[in-house]
Amino acid sequence: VHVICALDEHKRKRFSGASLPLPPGPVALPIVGNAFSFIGPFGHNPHRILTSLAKTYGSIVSFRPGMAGNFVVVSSPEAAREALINNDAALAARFVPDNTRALGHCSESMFFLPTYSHLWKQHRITLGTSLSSARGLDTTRPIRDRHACRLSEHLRFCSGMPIKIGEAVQGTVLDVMSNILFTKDVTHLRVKGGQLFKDLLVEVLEDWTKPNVSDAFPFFASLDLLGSRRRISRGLAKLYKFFDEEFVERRLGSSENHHDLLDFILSQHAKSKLTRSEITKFFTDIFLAASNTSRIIVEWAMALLLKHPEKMKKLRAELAASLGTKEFVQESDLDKLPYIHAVVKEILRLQPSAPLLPRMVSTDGMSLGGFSVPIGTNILINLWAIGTDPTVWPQAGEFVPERFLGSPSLDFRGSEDFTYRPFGAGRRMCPGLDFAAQLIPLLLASMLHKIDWSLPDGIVPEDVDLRDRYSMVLELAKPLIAVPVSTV
Ligand code: HEM
Repeated sequence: VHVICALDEHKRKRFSGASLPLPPGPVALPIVGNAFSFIGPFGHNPHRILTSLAKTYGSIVSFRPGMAGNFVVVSSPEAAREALINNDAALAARFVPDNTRALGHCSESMFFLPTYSHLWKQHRITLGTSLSSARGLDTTRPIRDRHACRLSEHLRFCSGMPIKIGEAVQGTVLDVMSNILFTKDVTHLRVKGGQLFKDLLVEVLEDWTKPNVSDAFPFFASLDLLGSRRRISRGLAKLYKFFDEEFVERRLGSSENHHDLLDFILSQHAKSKLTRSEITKFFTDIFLAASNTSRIIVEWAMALLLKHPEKMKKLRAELAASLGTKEFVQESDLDKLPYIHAVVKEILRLQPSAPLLPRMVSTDGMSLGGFSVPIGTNILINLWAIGTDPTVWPQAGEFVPERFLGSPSLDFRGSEDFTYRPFGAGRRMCPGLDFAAQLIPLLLASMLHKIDWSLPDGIVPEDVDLRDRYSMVLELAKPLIAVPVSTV
């Protein structure tokens, strides 16, 4: 075994083809590489496994999970800065998980298209202008306000009943997005065959984010051993059809102007800049990206506030003092609510929705921290390791929103020194950042203004389950259930 490992190491060094050494890392076994480290009970926590590797080997570590090529994981602010800023252009691509190849989704998806692709640039411009620009945010503000108010009303109506926090938030976010895109609520709509749109979306997402053995051993891909590619293809086909028939087809047959994102997209289609297949994949990406991340952040915030009733009390006191007798929170109130922003920022530090930023080296000759990182290497920026590093953050593992009150200039965009970058950086930085920075504090405030919360079935704050589960995003291992109590 030692001889084979030595040969393997020799081959890796030759593969680097550069005078600089490859980053250090655990010895990889022939064929399986380091795959065993990622299966079994720890398989759901790659962010933790990679953080412990960094403690042993340093902030730039290489490993090989199977036969899908080398991965380099970056776990310090300095190295993350070097990767995402100095080497932004070299990291134009992303690793493409096998599940996202279903129906060729990845080849037209803005998550996976390389940044030099024309379609990627066009989608970024569309999102930048319609969603995240000052004008886009102004135009869409009434939609966010209206749905946040509806969420409050719904929770007050459910007073005394245990509810799944994630479901309530996800439904609201889907309706916010669908009103921006199509001027319509989608949560109550059924796809052909009777399934609700939101259930179908959750189903596709769940399968999509499951680990697939073909990612580590690509030669299994054609066999689709777990059947996930077939299931995802079926779900995606329904989603594409829903978007195409329910919205694109209908709007093409109407002369009405709605001034929404669909009108804008169809104007691009009329100029032959976008095909219908590209349009439906774009909608799929937007719904998946927006609903999942926003749901997770609000769910984490509620779990941590229920675990720390004194912080919940502080937050509700801020709302009461700033809003007084006003019945519902509006986005225009957010400037008066520094503590709610601090809570959201703290969640994004402690439990970043995307804890491992995936990139792939797409040019020759790249180096990182004095190590060679050859073309084709997958890079993971471990935001979770940086956010919970005790040498970077005092009381790193604790929920202390107050730390952000003292530095109001530290916004969601993150810090120059890369100790805090929850939305990524460089040209692939999240295009939904400014939008999410408005929506998430608004939703959280709407859940807490004139609503008290308790835990069901005699659960005490100490027992709130904060275990996490990685599935491309970092969510609570168990969905949070809590009881709203209206104080109106
Ligand atoms: C709390 C909310 C959100 C968080 C924490 C978040 C975080 C992120 C992160 C970390 C990335 C990867 C950036 C990188 O590689 O440097 C990303 C990418 C992306 N996000 Fe978000 N996001 C959020 C909300 C949204 C929303 C509301 C939208 C949509 C409208 C959105 C759309 C996207 C898209 C399309 C990408 C891929 C960008 C690309 O590869 O070019 N995100 N997001």
